[in-house]
Amino acid sequence: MPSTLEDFEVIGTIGTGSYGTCKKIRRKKDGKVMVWKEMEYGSMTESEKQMLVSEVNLLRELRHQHIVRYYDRIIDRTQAIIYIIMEYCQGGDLASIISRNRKDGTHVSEDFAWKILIQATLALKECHRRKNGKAVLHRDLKPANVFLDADANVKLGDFGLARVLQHEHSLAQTYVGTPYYMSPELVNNQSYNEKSDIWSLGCMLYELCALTPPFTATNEGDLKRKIRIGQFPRLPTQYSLELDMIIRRMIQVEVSMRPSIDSILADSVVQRKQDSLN
Ligand SMILES: CN(C)CCCNS(=O)(=O)c1cccc(Nc2nc(OCC3CCCCC3)c3[nH]cnc3n2)c1
Repeated sequence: MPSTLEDFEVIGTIGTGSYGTCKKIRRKKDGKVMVWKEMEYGSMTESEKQMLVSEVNLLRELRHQHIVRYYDRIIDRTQAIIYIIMEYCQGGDLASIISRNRKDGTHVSEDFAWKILIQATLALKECHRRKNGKAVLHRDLKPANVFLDADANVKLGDFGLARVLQHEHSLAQTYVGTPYYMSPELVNNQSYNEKSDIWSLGCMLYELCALTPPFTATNEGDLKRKIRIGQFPRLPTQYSLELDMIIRRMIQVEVSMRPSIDSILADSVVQRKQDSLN
């Protein structure tokens, strides 16, 4: 029985993203708290709508403990709005954690950093696992797309929606932020690949610990130059050499030098940290 808007009550607005508004909702029949993301599709061409449908169908395939769960979608044809109903992540996003630490002058613990590294890598592994020959590359890995549940476990979110936003009418094109995590291959207009997600994962983990991205600049030209050179400061000294090393390996200009997901998970320190997490 597909859901209808009447099955839910809106209990709050979480925020507005490049593609629409995210609201906190409660399912009436059992009181379960969820979110829905409202996307207007009225200005989309037929091919863009088809892309949206296929992205949503990909979302419903992704079932993993560290990926935000997709539950359902409601299409309101009168308003030309699609509501994508997903798991509510009570812990918020990593972007909020980073900005709070930056404001307070505090840092996340070493163990928290390892936990995020391990769980985000496991989530990426699931995305890259070939689904009927179609890899689901994330393409938009950044702190604002990594959420935490009530137990501070990682929930990777907003898959594919980044790709849907490439349609020319979308506001996302005009409001996109500074591409701090752009990989060297993207800077050089080469193809995006699984190791590009590893680069972004490294940048995100670096920023989680250092409270600044590895590469910063006041204009895109300088940023691209720094990314191509690929040099950045060591993590703050409170973090171990092992953590600095594994993040540094992910942020290597040479694609082939970056670790694969499996080699990250096979790392002896990761194994030891994973055991202490379980
Ligand atoms: C834009 N920022 C100021 C964020 C303000 C809001 N803080 S926050 O740190 O994201 C935050 C605070 C408390 C709960 C949640 N839970 C949550 N948020 C989602 O998306 C947030 C949304 C993403 C697009 C941009 C707008 C915000 C989810 N998507 C699927 N499950 C979700 N659970 C998030």
